[in-house]
Amino acid sequence: MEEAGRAVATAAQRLAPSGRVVLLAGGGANGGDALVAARHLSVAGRDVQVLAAPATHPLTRLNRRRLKAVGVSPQVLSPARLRAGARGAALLVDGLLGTGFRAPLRPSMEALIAEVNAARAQGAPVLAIDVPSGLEAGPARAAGPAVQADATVTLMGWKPALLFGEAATRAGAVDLTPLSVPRAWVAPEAVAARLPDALIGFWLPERPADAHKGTAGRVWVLGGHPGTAGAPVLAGVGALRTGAGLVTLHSLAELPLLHPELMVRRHPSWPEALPALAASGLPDALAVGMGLGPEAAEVARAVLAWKVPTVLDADALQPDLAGAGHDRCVWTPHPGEAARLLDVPTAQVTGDPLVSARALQAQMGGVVVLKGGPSVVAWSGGLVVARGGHPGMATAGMGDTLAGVIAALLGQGLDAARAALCAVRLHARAGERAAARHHYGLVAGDVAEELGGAWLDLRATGR
Ligand SMILES: NC(=O)C1=CN([C@@H]2O[C@H](COP(=O)(O)OP(=O)(O)OC[C@H]3O[C@@H](n4cnc5c(N)ncnc54)[C@H](O)[C@@H]3O)[C@@H](O)[C@H]2O)[C@@H](O)CC1
Repeated sequence: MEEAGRAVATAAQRLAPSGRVVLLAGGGANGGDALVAARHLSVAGRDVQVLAAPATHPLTRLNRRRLKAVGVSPQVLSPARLRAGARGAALLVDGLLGTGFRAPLRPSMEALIAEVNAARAQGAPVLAIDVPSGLEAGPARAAGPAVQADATVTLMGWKPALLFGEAATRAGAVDLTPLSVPRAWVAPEAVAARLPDALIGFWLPERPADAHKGTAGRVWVLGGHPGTAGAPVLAGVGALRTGAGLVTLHSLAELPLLHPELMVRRHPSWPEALPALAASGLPDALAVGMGLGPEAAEVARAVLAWKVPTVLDADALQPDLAGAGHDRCVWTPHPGEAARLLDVPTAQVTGDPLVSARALQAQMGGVVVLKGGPSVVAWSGGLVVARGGHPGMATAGMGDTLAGVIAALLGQGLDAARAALCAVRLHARAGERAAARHHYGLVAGDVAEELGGAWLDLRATGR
């Protein structure tokens, strides 16, 4: 609690370097954090006003006494006091409810939350402790009355409510404060991790000056079917723009030859093509499934047996491949495909993407990228929620490009989890760059164009 409160005080100093800070403390440990923050702010010479509910948590009671010892006496928390106190405040700190809140909200608390939001509408910024009051920390449900924060200092780990759905918009800019506490004290909701861009930038491979096309990764894309012949091309371009040295598209369909840098081989049938391809010398990485059509499951099963680093997308995401994944493969379902794989409604996948990604990983093996805004990457050792991206990326072909990006990174030697993590971030960053020019009109090709720039952006933070 001491560490948490100190982190909140530091954030408050940053958000409001001068003026009166009004801290709202509920009866539980979330309120205790607010009382600790008030003590640190007061000792630092700040004008603080504390409105507190009767403390129910022993550490909160202790910190009430410690606050009094530095000369600050909490006032009784009520909607009227809050309204009066918020007038002219430089900052409101919301320590009413944290991870201990369970819906539905009691009416007395609802009135306080309404006052916080009214004060914010009058111009007082709000800093939430751990989670904005009124949000349950776990999987985001339809959000009821909750504090709208400008910033949130979340403690110990990322809570699902701060990452997904409408609830996530209540938190404002979120900063994580990891605490030096025993693992058993970490709230069960603090389940997800996010990676700093610096780490992604550090993992992106550098190549020697004498690199040539044979050393920069040979990638095959197996996909395309009459009517969906563009999909493997988009994957191929994604791979090229992520630095793959040689990209060959294998298809039964005639593919549009939009990029002369892509090599194309048309095959009469997969049963003929696959043994011949295996005998011809396997590539460094494969992308399978983009627009591949009804034979995708058989093709995917055959290529998984090659044990080459492989990304499986779109039509290759079939339930009967459960357990066929190996530790060098990456599955990339969107929520609809994930729902089909798990045999659950799509709403269940979008309702709890973390649990769904874990379940898919256990079912399919290898690494799973559950695509969405944001995407989740799951592997046997971890679960990471990706950063960034842009709503304009909600357009056909975006997933094909991502599959190509993953394949290119696999082909350049990254292990499956790192390839997935780096690819998702690169793709999202490229989308942000493309959105600056195209906004909602951006298409997959625009994102591919920005992949090189996105790589440089991430590298600049990582080295
Ligand atoms: N290791 C830990 O567990 C740590 C926890 N910390 C803080 O502790 C918080 C969790 O503390 P608690 O478990 O005490 O819970 P909270 O303080 O989040 O909530 C408990 C309080 O909320 C009230 N409440 C619950 N449901 C309500 C409802 N439906 N309507 C109105 N009021 C309701 C309860 O009466 C109680 O006063 C975290 O969010 C974080 O801020 C930090 O101090 C750091 C360490």
